Amino acid sequence: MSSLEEPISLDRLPSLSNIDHHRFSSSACRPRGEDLGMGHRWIEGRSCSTSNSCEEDFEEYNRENFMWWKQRRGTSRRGISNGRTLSLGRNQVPNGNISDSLYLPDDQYNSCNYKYTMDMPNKLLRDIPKYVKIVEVGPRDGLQNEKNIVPTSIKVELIRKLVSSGLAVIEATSFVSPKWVPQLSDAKEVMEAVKNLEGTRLPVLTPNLKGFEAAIAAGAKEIAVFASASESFSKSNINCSIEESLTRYRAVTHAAQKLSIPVRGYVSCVIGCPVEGAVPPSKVAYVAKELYDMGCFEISLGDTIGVGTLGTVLPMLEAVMVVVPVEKLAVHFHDTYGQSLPNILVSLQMGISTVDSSVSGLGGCPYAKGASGNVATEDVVYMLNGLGIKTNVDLGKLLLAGEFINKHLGRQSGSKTAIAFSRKTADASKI
Ligand SMILES: CC(C)(COP(=O)([O-])OP(=O)([O-])OC[C@H]1O[C@@H](n2cnc3c(N)ncnc32)[C@H](O)[C@@H]1OP(=O)([O-])[O-])[C@@H](O)C(=O)NCCC(=O)NCCSC(=O)C[C@@](C)(O)CC(=O)[O-]
Repeated sequence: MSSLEEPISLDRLPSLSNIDHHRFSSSACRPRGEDLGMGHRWIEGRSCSTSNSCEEDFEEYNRENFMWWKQRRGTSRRGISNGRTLSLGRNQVPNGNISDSLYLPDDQYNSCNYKYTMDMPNKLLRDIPKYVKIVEVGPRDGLQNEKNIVPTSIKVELIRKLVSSGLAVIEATSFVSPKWVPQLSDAKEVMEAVKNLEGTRLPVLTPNLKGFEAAIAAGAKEIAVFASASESFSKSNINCSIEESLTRYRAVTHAAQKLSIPVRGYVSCVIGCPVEGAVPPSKVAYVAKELYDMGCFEISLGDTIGVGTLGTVLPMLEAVMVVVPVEKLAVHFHDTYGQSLPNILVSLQMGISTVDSSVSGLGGCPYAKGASGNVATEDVVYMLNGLGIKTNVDLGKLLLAGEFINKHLGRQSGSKTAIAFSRKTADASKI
């Protein structure tokens, strides 16, 4: 195992309590200090040359907010650097406490070459939701592709740890054919062990009536069906066409409604398919609407092989939002090209408030060659905290759950090697 792949133990992480998680919340917007590597003084600031226009820019600066910052600076700086005035040049890295670099002398503030526009975060983030529901898919999507069978007791312990982190929804397992997904052949045992855990909903995947009946018998109180926007992927994943799968799912949702069991609907390959390449937004909208019309309470849009970018995700979301109400939509990104967080951010900006993710970025679909792990739940929670969005998830406990499963897996799923492999095989040139 290379050092890159070595799991970082929690005691080596920076203290999360020192991190200001409210910097974008409307009541606490403020400049954040110098971005050392890039030569920008304030990350949110707009850089400009030394031309006169900067003086004018500075005049426009919202003085009221600035005073707040100055006040804070005055007290904190003395605490950190004993009143010493730091004077850093552009691109100069301080040799003392990194926190010192946040506190610049007054003359540097006053001759500022940057305009800090206080209302910029408000403009960009005005419409994002105040609360985001995270659907944790680690025990199901995260583990289903693991080659070595994870013992049932480890799966159950992982779910317990995730529950204790405060996650509201945790997809526990799949009642699929054990021949197709051997890793989850212990679905019954897992469900029976966790069904009475309180405080979290524990949906399971069911591909047909057989799976539905087995899930209910094991104690499941919520299920999910999974269709695809790509014909080829539907065939390779569930061995039937899109239309056949929709017929099957109508039977499943009908049976579920009789028992008042909520059904979630997935659409896979919403951006690209490993066989067909680009998938048109209209096809995604069609399948999403069919699932919604048959009674799915929520439609999760899956970028199964992780090839979406802002340029492809936006038109797809726009097309789906015409036929399914935005409050019924969720997004499910895999992270093959590291685009998951921007894709989630733009989804939030579009009004979506349910995000799927997998602890420690585990995951991948066995029938989606090249799919890398899901976006890591830790990264999502961290980003949402930074945006001042509530999740009710305890990041520390979540990291412990991630450390627990990574230790067991020997960090296979989250490794750089796995990501590099995914990039090679997910044929993004077709998208
Ligand atoms: C759909 C089937 C079952 C069709 O599989 P099939 O082989 O066409 O089905 P079949 O009806 O001919 O049955 C074949 C055998 O499977 C059994 N069987 C049949 N159904 C079940 C069941 N529910 N539970 C247990 N056993 C089952 C059935 O009893 C029979 O057993 P045999 O007589 O040969 O001993 C199969 O293709 C399958 O299980 N596929 C699941 C694949 C899967 O789980 N993929 C990963 C999840 S999707 C995903 O990850 C994407 C998502 C959701 O995360 C979103 C995203 O990322 O985009």
